Amino acid sequence: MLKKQNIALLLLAAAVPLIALAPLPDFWIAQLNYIGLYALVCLGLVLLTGVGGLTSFGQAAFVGIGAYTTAWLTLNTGMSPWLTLFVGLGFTAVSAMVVGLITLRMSGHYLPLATIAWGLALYYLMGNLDALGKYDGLLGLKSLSIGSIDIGQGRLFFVLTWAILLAGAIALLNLLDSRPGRAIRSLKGGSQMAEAMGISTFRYKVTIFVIAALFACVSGWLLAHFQRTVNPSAFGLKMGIEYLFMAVIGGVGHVWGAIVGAALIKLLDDYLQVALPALIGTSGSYEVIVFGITMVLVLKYLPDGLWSVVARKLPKAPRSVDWQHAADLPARSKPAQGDVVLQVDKIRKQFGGLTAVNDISFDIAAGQIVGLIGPNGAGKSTTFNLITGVLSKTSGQVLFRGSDISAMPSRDISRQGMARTFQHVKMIPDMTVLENVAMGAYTRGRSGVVSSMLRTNQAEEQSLMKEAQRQLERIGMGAYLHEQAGNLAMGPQRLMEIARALCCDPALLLLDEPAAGLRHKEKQALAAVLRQLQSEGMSILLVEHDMGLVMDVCDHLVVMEFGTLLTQGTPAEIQASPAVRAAYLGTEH
Ligand SMILES: Nc1ncnc2c1ncn2[C@@H]1O[C@H](COP(=O)(O)OP(=O)(O)OP(=O)(O)O)[C@@H](O)[C@H]1O
Repeated sequence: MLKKQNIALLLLAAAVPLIALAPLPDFWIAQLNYIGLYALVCLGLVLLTGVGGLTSFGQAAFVGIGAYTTAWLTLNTGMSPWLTLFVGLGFTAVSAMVVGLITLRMSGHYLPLATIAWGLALYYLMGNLDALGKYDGLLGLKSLSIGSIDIGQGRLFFVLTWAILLAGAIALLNLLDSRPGRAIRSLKGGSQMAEAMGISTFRYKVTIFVIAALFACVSGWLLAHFQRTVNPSAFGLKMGIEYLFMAVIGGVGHVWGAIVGAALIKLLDDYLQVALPALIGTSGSYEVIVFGITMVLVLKYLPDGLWSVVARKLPKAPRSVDWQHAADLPARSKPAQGDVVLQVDKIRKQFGGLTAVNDISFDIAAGQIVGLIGPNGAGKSTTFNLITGVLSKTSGQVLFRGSDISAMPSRDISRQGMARTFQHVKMIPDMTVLENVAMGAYTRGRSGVVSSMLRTNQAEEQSLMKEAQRQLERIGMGAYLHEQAGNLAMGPQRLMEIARALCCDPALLLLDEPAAGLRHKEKQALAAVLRQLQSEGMSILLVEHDMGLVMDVCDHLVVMEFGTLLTQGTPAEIQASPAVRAAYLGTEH
């Protein structure tokens, strides 16, 4: 059965030739052509800025690369524009990759500043090169043609542009609903969690920067043959800001917001350019002032843009469960019961003068639940972060299943089969529980960006969903599959994190205060889940303050105080230890 979204897409696709055949004045066809060209750039910004959280003012420069490449090559070499498109895409991909590799490691305001610098640099380069006609640009380009059919600047051009635009929108929607898409959706607020799931967030940042640049390049290629002339003014910083403006007003987090924003700004721009000077009585770029005020108002009252209002009203059908017969994901070999899984050897962490973790050593065997306990500030979470690679060690060694993982980043450790949850739940609130949990299985999938855009990833996608559902049912969360994760109460959120960690098919599970904020009944359910996992051979390291739970489920306890190892032993030995009692009660040992 067709999903509602697919029906909407089909209707939109059918509307394009109908509009082309309708007796619309040429002026409106030209307007639609500009809207299509701008919306193509905004589509890239939806992915980059709206979804990925990376602000770029430099998109117009990539439009310029697409436009100038085809202009120069068709005018000077007589190359077919259909070939120059690919040359332009090549130039764009390489330049975006270089700019991305340099700038995307920068956080905060450095990236927007770097894209401004990039936009300015390319603008002046285009304006100063003799070969590119300096500020006058290049004139006399031919319009696009297929054989003897001239695509021109009218209705055929409209069909071509909007077909490309719709194909781009569909590819983006497909991408966002896929294994790499979920990784991309985690960039904005969940980088630490994504890395712990084995995702290279930097690689995805560069990837979306390149994809957004490629969308801009295609727009530039079309624009050059539409206007039949190129000059730097269309690719400067002002235009870069305007593209961002369109995307933000339309709804930078929504694919359809790109079209809404481009249409609104283009139509309003044309209208205000005529209406405002007439109203005020003198000529001037008054529309820029109106846009500035509008932008401030939109950011204040409608930060998710206009499309978000429409999106809220659209019914959201739950994902149809079509994966019952999907193949199981490959499972890793598990250690035999009793084998040593984790060896922590004298790990130390110093924060300046403070030794938060001081030469801590302990082992975990397969099928064992080990509790790491101690008063507040004892260094438990830091130990946890040292083992999982979130923090680098000052000294010491960690062996996981016999291999040294001491210097590995968290994503590589996760790939080895060590999965974790977080003290403060980390999730993507606007994704469903199922999608959040499927992120845990990221390293067990292969599909990349292109196969996801083309939807040739469906067999693997179904396997990932099947695994996510299996793990949710394993811990009693089968009723929450399609719930939005951000709407869950604390208890189910923590269980969801455990299901996500289990999706990685771990040999060792590390749980950081899983009972924090849970009610009594939920704690009992959690204890049952932990015992069940243990009976299935799972090894677990548990950092927890709830002594009832710890004494109930753990086989072995490691007690820390002021960063050092106070003692370790069975729960009965620890309960009987005067030193431990003193540490918790704050009396002398
Ligand atoms: N990034 C950091 N920079 C400086 N000091 C830190 C940092 N992280 C932790 N610490 C300090 O290290 C010590 C151990 O902190 P840690 O969070 O590991 O303790 P904990 O046992 O997990 O405490 P709690 O039970 O309250 O979570 C504390 O004194 C803390 O202030």
